[in-house]
Amino acid sequence: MINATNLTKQYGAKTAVNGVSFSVKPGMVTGFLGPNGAGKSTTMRMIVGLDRPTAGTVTVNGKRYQDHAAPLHEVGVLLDAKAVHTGRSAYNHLRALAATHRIPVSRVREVIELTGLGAVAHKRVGGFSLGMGQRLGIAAALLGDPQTLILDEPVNGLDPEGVRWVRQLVRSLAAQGRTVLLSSHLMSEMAQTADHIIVLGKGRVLADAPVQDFISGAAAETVRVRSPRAAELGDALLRAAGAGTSTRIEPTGENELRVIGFSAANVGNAAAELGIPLHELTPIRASLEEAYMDLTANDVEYRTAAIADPALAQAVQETNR
Ligand SMILES: Nc1ncnc2c1ncn2[C@@H]1O[C@H](COP(=O)(O)OP(=O)(O)OP(=O)(O)O)[C@@H](O)[C@H]1O
Repeated sequence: MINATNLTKQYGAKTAVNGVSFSVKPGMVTGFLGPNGAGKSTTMRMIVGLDRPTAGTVTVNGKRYQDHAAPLHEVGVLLDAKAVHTGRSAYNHLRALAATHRIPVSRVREVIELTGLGAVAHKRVGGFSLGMGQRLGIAAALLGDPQTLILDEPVNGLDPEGVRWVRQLVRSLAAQGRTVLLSSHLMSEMAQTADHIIVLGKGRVLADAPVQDFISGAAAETVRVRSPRAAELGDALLRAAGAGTSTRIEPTGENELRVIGFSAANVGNAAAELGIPLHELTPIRASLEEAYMDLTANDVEYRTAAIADPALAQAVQETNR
């Protein structure tokens, strides 16, 4: 269990984390989301005592990280996978870490196997790919068999097999009753992995809710409708909604509409009353990504400007392809 109360971090004039309070509960995966610069890494660093809060407190299992006698057994951390002595082998790196807590070499071998590093365990870490470095960071986090895990972007640089492996690993750690705090910018991955999410924006908590509640609460009901009399149905729905509502009707193709702010049942009933035939009526489930983008639209610190020059826009598009 992680408990943050009024946690604040100021770097000079910059307030990176601004009075955040939350708890991360055992037995589930809690996703930690937010645009670049939102304060996620700073919060994680404060949780594990690498940064001192300007104000407020944060505890892990009831104590501040630095007050735990054997922190590796309490909290496993992956913060910066590159922060490893590159001249050492993975095996020696983990052995050195294990020695600080009298963790037996058998456990070192165990985590090497668990993270799929067996074949490269005696190679220099300096030659590791980003993905192998991530696996080593995860191995280090698991070394002390901790009750709480904090993983900052653990799938960064992993191939699809690795991404799936991390997903299964964190799900199984949570199923064992552990507390897992996980940050990632990959929304589709987060949607599959997290039970609960905490969203930060400009140093504040924007949302703290079960994933499903967050998605359904943030996004309006949306329905795709196809009908040979689509325009007529759209007009009727707008009239029924009345002025001043957030209902929107967007034509998306010939005889096709996206209706935002009506349930499929209500659209179907309205069509039946008017005798308008429907060829399709599909509720569209909002994604975590859409809900997240809606929520954080005003809290993005680094925004990509729309490109006004068409030639430049095309060049950028081609580069991105
Ligand atoms: N050591 C530091 N000195 C000054 N400013 C800092 C320092 N560390 C972080 N910041 C600033 O604090 C804010 C929060 O940064 P932080 O790295 O915690 O965000 P983040 O949510 O982890 O972002 P990202 O998704 O890019 O990793 C940013 O504006 C950042 O520039």
